[in-house]
Amino acid sequence: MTLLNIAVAGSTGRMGRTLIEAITEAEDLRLSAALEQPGSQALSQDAGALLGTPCGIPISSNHIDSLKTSDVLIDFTRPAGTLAYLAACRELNIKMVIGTTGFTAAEKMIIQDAANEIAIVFAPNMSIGVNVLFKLLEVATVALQDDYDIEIIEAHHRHKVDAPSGTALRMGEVIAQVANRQLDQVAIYGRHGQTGERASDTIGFSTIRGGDIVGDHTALFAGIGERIEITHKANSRKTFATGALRAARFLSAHKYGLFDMQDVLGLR
Ligand SMILES: NC(=O)C1=CN([C@@H]2O[C@H](COP(=O)(O)OP(=O)(O)OC[C@H]3O[C@@H](n4cnc5c(N)ncnc54)[C@H](OP(=O)(O)O)[C@@H]3O)[C@@H](O)[C@H]2O)C=CC1
Ligand SMILES: O=C(O)C1=N[C@H](C(=O)O)C[C@H](O)C1
Repeated sequence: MTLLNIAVAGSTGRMGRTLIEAITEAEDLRLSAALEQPGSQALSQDAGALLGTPCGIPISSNHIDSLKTSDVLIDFTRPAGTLAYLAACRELNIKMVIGTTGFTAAEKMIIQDAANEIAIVFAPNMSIGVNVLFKLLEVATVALQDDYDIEIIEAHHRHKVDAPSGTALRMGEVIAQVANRQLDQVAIYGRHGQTGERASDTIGFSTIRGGDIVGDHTALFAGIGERIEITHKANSRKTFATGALRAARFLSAHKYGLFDMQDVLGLR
């Protein structure tokens, strides 16, 4: 069997560690590189050591050399890190799975531009469940958009640095597109003080941060006399890692282009 060589960026992070565990358990994948930032205390340590199972791959900050032996780089870091790795992957013609969230519109354009040369899966949530939820939102929005107030509520762990979550924003985009609204014109990010009555076509976002919540997302369609809530709750980061590995395998069939998990899962 030909193994797919996978490099992991942010290899000591919450997602990085989960990915390394999942890669070492997969028969068709090989961990080819584990990357961290210059200055990280983990440099030169075995990438599997944090998980209690050394794997013979030292953590490195030398992107270019480490990536040369890789087919795909999986990146769950921060936008600045992703863009630096993207430049290296473009130079070396290496495919990317990008799970990082919190990009500006201009930064997303840089990713889109790179996809003219390399194949990229870029998705704010790699779980199957959330990607099915996106489809359910399309159905609900078609039926309910005129008479129901739409709110998006998300909850994550205390360490999360961006808000609303990338997933919540994508939920807003899906709803806005179906309802023929411009998200940047109708989004309300939290409320405080004398807000006045709710304007009917707004989409509200509420953010909760606390403890070790892996990731909860709800779309609330509130009408007169009833309400519908469509909720996804992630119990483990394994669901994101499994999706990211599926995305890496999907890229084997593509030389360039920008894809998301709807493409990977055949939901488009
Ligand atoms: N698409 C999806 O399904 C999911 C997306 N995410 C997203 O993935 C990202 C990472 O999440 P999580 O693993 O919880 O975060 P962590 O903070 O646990 O890990 C981030 C990792 O990236 C490294 N890093 C930070 N900044 C840079 C940089 N500028 N250059 C290179 N490496 C850097 C960190 O290194 P150091 O420790 O040295 O700072 C760390 O190893 C977030 O944007 C999150 O929203 C998370 C889960 C699922
Ligand atoms: O930071 C996280 O943890 C997560 N981030 C993603 C997001 O911003 O949507 C996905 C997931 O909910 C976990």
